[in-house]
Amino acid sequence: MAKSKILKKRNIMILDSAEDKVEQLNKMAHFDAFEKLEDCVPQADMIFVAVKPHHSKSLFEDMAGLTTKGQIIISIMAGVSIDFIRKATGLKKIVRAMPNLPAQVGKGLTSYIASDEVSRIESLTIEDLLNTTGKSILVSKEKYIDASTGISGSGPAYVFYFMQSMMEAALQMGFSANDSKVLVSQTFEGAIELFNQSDLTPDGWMKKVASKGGTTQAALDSMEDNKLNELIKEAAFAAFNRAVELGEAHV
Ligand SMILES: NC(=O)C1=CN([C@@H]2O[C@H](COP(=O)(O)OP(=O)(O)OC[C@H]3O[C@@H](n4cnc5c(N)ncnc54)[C@H](O)[C@@H]3O)[C@@H](O)[C@H]2O)C=CC1
Ligand SMILES: O=C(O)[C@@H]1CCC=N1
Repeated sequence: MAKSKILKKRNIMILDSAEDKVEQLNKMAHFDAFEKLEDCVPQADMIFVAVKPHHSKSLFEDMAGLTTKGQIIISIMAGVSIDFIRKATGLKKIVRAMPNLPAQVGKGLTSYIASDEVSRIESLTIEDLLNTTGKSILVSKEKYIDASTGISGSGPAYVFYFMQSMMEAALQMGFSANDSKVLVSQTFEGAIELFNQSDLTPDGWMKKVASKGGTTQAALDSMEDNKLNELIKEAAFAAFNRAVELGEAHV
């Protein structure tokens, strides 16, 4: 977001309570970093909150008295509800967003929802900001933020899990670590490119790769026999349920 053209250096202030983080952040060209809330919160139009969910209560307590009515809170914390943030801050303009790690390279996906008090124009500005990190989707109900946490928020880790397993298999087949990495990363990149450039479903593409009685079918049969499809869905729901549980701890 900081690297995007729509924000100038003076438009962004970053705060972290850890001294070493502030030192690290101050070495970057795109913004100034701060340690004290009173040095930046009062001047902000929008306040992005990106601490761990269990640090939110004390952060909001420390922010009391520094905020003003028109400010917008944009939380990316998993599970923490708009209602909790509203009660903890006394502010009414709240946005809940769930980004994912590829935002770091402009390939993120952020789902978001805004409280009724956020105006249409403010919402569009926020969407523009979120889109600097990739794509965004506006969801119709807050529960979809928790649901998208289980798909896109945590999802990159599932992809890395799959990559790790395939790289381990390649190593066991005798490839070097470097060749294993190339074999797997190029396979993922190629498959995604194919998928994105057509209307074919993943199932349709699987059928294109698998020749009858061939190697791919042997692999797919093994996945089906082990109910991998069920296991992956169960994992996504575990993340979704954990987001709901985190929310219940913040009421
Ligand atoms: N890591 C990910 O892929 C994603 C994380 N999130 C959410 O982002 C939030 C942060 O997660 P991570 O970046 O993984 O954690 P992190 O631990 O790397 O970053 C949190 C930062 O908050 C700082 N901090 C803690 N208390 C503070 C306070 N009172 N005032 C100022 N700074 C404070 C810490 O020093 C740390 O630098 C979480 O709420 C998580 O649910 C959301 C989507 C994706
Ligand atoms: O693991 C977590 O709780 C955070 C939220 C989504 C990705 N990381």
